[in-house]
Amino acid sequence: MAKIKVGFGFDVHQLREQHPFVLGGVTLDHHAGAYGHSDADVLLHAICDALLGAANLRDIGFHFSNTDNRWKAISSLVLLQHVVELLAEKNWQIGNIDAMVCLEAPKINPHIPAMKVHIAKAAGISEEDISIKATTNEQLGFIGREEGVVAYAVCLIERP
Ligand SMILES: Nc1ccn([C@@H]2O[C@H](COP(=O)(O)O)[C@@H](O)[C@H]2O)c(=O)n1
Ligand SMILES: C[C@@]1(CO)OP(=O)(O)OP(=O)(O)OC[C@H]1O
Repeated sequence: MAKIKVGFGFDVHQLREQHPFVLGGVTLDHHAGAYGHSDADVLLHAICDALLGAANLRDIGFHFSNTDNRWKAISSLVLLQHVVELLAEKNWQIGNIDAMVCLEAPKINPHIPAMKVHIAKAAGISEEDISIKATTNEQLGFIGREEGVVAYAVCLIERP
């Protein structure tokens, strides 16, 4: 019988004026963007942590230290590819991913199909197995003040 496991991931990044905003592998046209050591793709980081958690393989910072120049400004799609390889070494395949982005602006709904294409390609899975949703924070707190962006993800992995 196939073995299945679930995983959960969370990430948060600051939003800074005039900084590129990469989300789900897509560069959004916005006056501010997420700041971090990598491209600060909060959605991909939450997905990576969900996958690593499901496989009991620690977390994204354990594998990709934010003091290591190899990961400076790197596309998080590359980090996702590495994570999928780590899971494959343990014979894990991805079942599905469900993610939630908490962001006051801009609206990301128009970009979700493109995000799915990028994530599916990097993870080697079907777009049908990737769900991305979004909510504002109703102008409350640091998300509501557009100071930061948050993402949550859950995933299922399976081993034949
Ligand atoms: N950054 C965002 C936030 C929300 N959406 C979409 O808008 C819907 C309404 O959001 P509320 O927070 O006002 O409930 C939400 O369900 C998303 O479909 C978005 O695209 N981008
Ligand atoms: C991805 C890494 C590595 O470049 O850097 P950041 O972009 O700062 O992202 P974070 O979500 O803080 O987690 C892990 C980091 O080690």
